[in-house]
Amino acid sequence: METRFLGIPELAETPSVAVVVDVMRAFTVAAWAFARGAEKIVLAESPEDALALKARHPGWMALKDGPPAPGFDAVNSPGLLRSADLAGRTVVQKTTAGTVGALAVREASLVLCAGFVVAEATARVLRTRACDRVTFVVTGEGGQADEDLACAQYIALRATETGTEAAGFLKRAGESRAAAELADGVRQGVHPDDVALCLDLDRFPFAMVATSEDSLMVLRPTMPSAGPGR
Ligand SMILES: O=C(O)[C@H](CS(=O)(=O)O)OP(=O)(O)O
Ligand SMILES: [Mg+2]
Repeated sequence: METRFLGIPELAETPSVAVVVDVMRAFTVAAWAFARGAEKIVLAESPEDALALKARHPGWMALKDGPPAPGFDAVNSPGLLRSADLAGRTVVQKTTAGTVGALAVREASLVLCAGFVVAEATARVLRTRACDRVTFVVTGEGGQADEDLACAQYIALRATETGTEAAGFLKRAGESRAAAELADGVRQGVHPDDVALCLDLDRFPFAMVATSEDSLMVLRPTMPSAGPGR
């Protein structure tokens, strides 16, 4: 498998297969939303779009990063979302990095959104579909966020090699700037367990695939088929 690791500003052309990585916290939050019963997540271009989508669709809820904001029902925190009842709900999500990265590759033939919590399931999708060229979008800090790069590199190795040890990759993520900011209260809308939840390797058995539906980019969980194991 040929791999590239690019920041959002480096995405000059549409990749065929993209794995968009945001460990802290967008796609950890997305995975928790599905675990709590959400049917789908609509990735919004802006906070205004998120609120407009919510207004047009009774029953939909809106989530964004930062502090609690008028009109939004939730913040981008796995620790705060993990006790929510989202059964059957549609969640509209807008964040600084993760959702922007996914929308940047919306024309790709396969878009997976990932963090450590769905790492093995994501790698399994790449294996079973025999993807030979994969672009990993390192969403944070213009492609420099080490929690995202570490997760992307781990998934790439898991997709191709046996016996990849996660510990070193998780250590890097735990020592990243984002982890420090979450722990130190620099970021807003934070629960004390957020960093630990973002590093909870393979917490969920599903991968997350984003597709276009009625001109929206929609993320849904998918169970990888039982292809080649590692
Ligand atoms: O909520 C997050 O952790 C970040 C936003 S910020 O870096 O705290 O401003 O969003 P994400 O897109 O999940 O990295
Ligand atoms: Mg991030």
